[in-house]
Amino acid sequence: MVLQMKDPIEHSCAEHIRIWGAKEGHSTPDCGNCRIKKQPNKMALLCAAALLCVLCSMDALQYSELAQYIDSHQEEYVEALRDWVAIESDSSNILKRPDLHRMMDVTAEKLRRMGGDVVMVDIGEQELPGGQMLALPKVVTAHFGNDSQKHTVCVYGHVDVQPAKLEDGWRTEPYNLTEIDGNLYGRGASDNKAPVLAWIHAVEAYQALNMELPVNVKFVIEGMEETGSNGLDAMILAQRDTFFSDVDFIVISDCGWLSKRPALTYGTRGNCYFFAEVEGPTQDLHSGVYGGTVIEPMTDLIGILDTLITPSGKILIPGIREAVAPLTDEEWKMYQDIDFDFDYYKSKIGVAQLMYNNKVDLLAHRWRHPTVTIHGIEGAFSDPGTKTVIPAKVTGKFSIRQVPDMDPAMVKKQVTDYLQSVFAKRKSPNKLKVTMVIGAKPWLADTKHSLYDAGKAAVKRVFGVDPDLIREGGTIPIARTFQDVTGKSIIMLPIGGFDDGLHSQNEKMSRYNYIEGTKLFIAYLHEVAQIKKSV
Ligand SMILES: C[C@H](N)C(=O)N[C@@H](Cc1c[nH]cn1)C(=O)O
Ligand SMILES: [Zn+2]
Ligand SMILES: [Zn+2]
Repeated sequence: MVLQMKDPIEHSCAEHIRIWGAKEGHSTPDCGNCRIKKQPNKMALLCAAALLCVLCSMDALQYSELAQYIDSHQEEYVEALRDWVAIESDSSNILKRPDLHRMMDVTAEKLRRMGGDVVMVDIGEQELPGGQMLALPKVVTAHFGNDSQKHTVCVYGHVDVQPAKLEDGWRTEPYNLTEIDGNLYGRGASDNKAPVLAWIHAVEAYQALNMELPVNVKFVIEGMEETGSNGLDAMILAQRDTFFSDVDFIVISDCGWLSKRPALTYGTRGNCYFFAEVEGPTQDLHSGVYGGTVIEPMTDLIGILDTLITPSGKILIPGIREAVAPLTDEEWKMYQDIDFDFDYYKSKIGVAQLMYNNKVDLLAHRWRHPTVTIHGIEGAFSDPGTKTVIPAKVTGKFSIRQVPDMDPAMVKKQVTDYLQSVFAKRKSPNKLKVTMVIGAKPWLADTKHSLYDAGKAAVKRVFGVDPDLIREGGTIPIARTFQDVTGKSIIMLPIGGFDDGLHSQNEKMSRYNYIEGTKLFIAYLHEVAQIKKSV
């Protein structure tokens, strides 16, 4: 119908937009964006897109200028990511703590140079297992815009990373960003440095084009996410009535899509991380000289770790499985409707078989069932070669990803009681100490909230498709605190690819996702600005 209208008047300000004059007697079509019948003579046709009313077309015009700006500055964005990846901001390695402090300084400086109201919040110290105290990296908060008529969106992200060494099997130096076939390889590229930069660049683009931000934007950037966000809960609580008092919504982009289709994430699993330390002789012993006469800590440890989960994935700790709500029909239907290629999934991670061979079970066990993972054993001999030693003290490290209805305090008790009872049955003279070092809660959002409508519209604008609504198997420790303490709604808006290799060798962010992701954030801010502001 639109294309039959006569006499297009060329609009001079943008090659993409033509204003169409609706002639008397012609029916007035609906705006393709807001769907409201707008005034005659005030309709515009966006090239290759929908018919739009003038307000929406101005918005489209502004978006298209911003998107062009992003495209033409992409080399700078890649360089910015290169600089950030070069900083070994590994929060789990205390020797890297100076790098982590530098990473926070660099982040703060970037936001300061953009004119943000930046504060580096001191969140105190952490106690190390030996009792020593170590300064936590400061949390960077920043504020752009202060218009009470607008919504205030708070973007949370982290700039610390997981450990990485070339000898772990990386094809490129992990801290030297390397582009191969459109992918930017480097530790922290996807988790979470590029997404944080993309948010910053989104704000920077408005500034460079002298455009007003459609919402006020606040940032909370931390440096301890990968070790459980130590100190951040207390900071949020302390600033609930100050920094967070005018925040309307929280946006987090610290996860990935499920497939090549963009996604909105509405849930994360929690994580309870345990150390199980078994201590025996006062020092390591020769296995030939002493083997067969001492009860070995490593044998005890492996024995008790083996009682946590069966080979088919059934968790054996009493009370854990019982706490989980069964899958609802609605969830079953949602999972069933998601496009998911089993074979591709297997081939990408290099396995011949998975724990489940139907889509719904697989997604359910990735997102909304708990699982146990054994990560490693500190004190065990793990170097190349054949050292013949009986390790005197070993610490098994494992974690339990939890889901709604499970609670870290309860999980801690269930795990400790169970392991102590299993250990007692061994009648070993060695000592077992179980500690929970991270207790992060799961998070779940209401996908009917207008934040998700805004997300769908933004994805449609940038990628031309509807997003998948997904959950994340990983944990964003602070998500639940944000929700509980501020009472505000959260959306997770991922831009990472499904195959980015977070936490593993050869982590990458594709240039496409990085750049289009920056546009997505711009489109999202526009969409959030349309949400009716409650008074
Ligand atoms: C999903 C997010 N990018 C992430 O990787 N989070 C970590 C956080 C964590 C949990 N326990 C310790 N750190 C993760 O899920 O492993
Ligand atoms: Zn992350
Ligand atoms: Zn991570």
